[in-house]
Parts: sequence; structure tokens; C-alpha cells
Amino acid sequence: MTTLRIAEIFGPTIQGEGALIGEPTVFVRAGGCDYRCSWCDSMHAVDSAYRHDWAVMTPEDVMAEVRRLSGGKPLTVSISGGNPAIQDFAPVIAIGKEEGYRFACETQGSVSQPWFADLDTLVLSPKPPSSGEKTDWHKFTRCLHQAKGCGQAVMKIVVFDDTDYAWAKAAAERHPELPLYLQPGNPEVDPELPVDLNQATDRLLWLIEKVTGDGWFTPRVLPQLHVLVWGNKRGV
Ligand SMILES: C[S@@+](CC[C@H](N)C(=O)[O-])C[C@H]1O[C@@H](n2cnc3c(N)ncnc32)[C@H](O)[C@@H]1O
Ligand SMILES: Nc1nc2[nH]cc(C(=O)O)c2c(=O)[nH]1
Ligand code: SF4
Ligand SMILES: [Mg+2]
Repeated sequence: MTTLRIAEIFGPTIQGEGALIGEPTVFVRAGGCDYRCSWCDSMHAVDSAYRHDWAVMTPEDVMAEVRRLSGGKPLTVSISGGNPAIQDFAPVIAIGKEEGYRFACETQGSVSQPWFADLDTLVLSPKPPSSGEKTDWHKFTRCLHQAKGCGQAVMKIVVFDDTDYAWAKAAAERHPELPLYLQPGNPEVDPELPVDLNQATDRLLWLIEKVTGDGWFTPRVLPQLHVLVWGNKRGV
């Protein structure tokens, strides 16, 4: 039987980023990732040093926890990670949809899965140069093909500096069909340390001024709402 490596399941909270910002959601955070972004805010779901903290769950176990957290009331389930696309979430989505749950997935676009087509929202978040990772656009396009038939596919890019910004513009030119969301990078990812809200606002202002000053009117610029409200606290 399929089992899944799960780093954490939490909520209900609100989706803090991108197209579904503000939407009540339960997060299912898969354990394991094929990337090692220098600034990853979820290393507890990436680094195999944490794998002993990950649970091995069946799809029914996962949905039982989602049901418990949501009081059995259907809502949007956000599957994130780590990279959830290295595992088979098809059975979780099938069980959940049967009960009226909706599904979104966050992935970097390096691995494609047939179950992308079953999602309501696929968030593809290719990584800019500051991450230290390199996007394989061929694999990214394969993800988009697999997503045919899903509710919507969108692109979300983290921008730390001018080089990332230029890279995001080029990515947008490559995929003009994808609604684009930009968010400033958060360099302070230690869950034990508070986030400086003034600095977070300055980073957002910097990105807004880049976009408006450039006359680039297609992307939406958003903060990480959960970081503004809770800092880097886990499980929110
Ligand atoms: C933790 S990742 C997990 C899903 C998938 N591996 C990915 O990267 O898309 C979820 C989202 O958080 C973003 N993210 C990670 N670290 C961040 C940081 N320090 N500042 C801003 N966004 C960050 C990622 O770019 C991605 O869009
Ligand atoms: N509230 C909240 N919104 C989020 N959006 C993307 C997240 C993620 O880590 O994938 C995340 C998260 O961890 N919490
Ligand atoms: S791809 Fe996502 S989860 Fe993996 S290291 Fe990068 S930000 Fe973290
Ligand atoms: Mg996060």
C-alpha cells in the first residue's frame, strides 16, 4: 500500500502566499526535497537530518488528520513540503475530493506527477538564482502538461535581489499564460528568532517599487501574510 512521508499536518490557518492568500486551509507538509535552496524556510521538511521526525502515513491516515483538524468540514487542503511531487498524493486527493475537500499543491516544478491534473490549484514556484538552484525549464513545462485539466496553474516567484528580479521577468516572458505572483524573500528563517516587521515591510516596498517603477503591470506583489502575523513560527 502507498505510504507517505509527512513532516507535519497543521491548521486550519490561512494560506499566507500567492493566488489563494487569505483562504482558510489545512497544510499537509510532505517530507523530502530534491532541492536545497539556500534560504529555505522549511528545512525541517527538507533535510534528511529531520527524517526521524517525519511520520509514515497512509492516505487514509492523512485524510483522517485533515478531517480532525477541519472538524469534518470541507476546505482547501494545501499540499506543500519539501517537494510533494516526489511522492504519490493521488489517493489522498481522491479520498478528499469524494468528501468535498479542495486541493492546492506547492512545488518548484522539478518533478511532474499525473495527480497534478486532479488539483484545484497547482502553484509552480521556480527558484531564482539566489536560491543556488537552477530551474530545468523542460521539467517545468512537463509539470504544466501534467496539470492540464486542473482548476488553475499559477507561478509564484520569490525575489531577494535585482538578479532575482531580472530572472523573474524572464520567467514571466517564458510563461505569459501563467498568472504570476511575486513575493519578497525572507532572509530570517530561524523559527526561534522574531521577524523584524519594519525590515519585512521594507523588502515588500522595495519589490513594489521595482515592479511599478518598471511599468511591469502583470504580476501581483504580495507579502507572506503568515510571516507578518506569526513570524517564522511553525504550524501556522
Ligand atoms: C517551503 S516551499 C515548499 C514547496 C516547494 N518545495 C517549493 O519550493 O515551491 C513553499 C514556498 O515557500 C517559498 N519560500 C521558501 N523559503 C522562503 C523564504 N525564505 N522567503 C520567501 N519565500 C520562501 C518557496 O519559494 C515556495 O514558494
Ligand atoms: N500560512 C501559511 N501559508 C503558507 N503558504 C505557503 C506555505 C508553505 O510553507 O508552503 C505556508 C505556510 O507554511 N503557512
Ligand atoms: S524547493 Fe522548496 S522545500 Fe525544497 S529547499 Fe527549496 S524552498 Fe525548500
Ligand atoms: Mg512556508
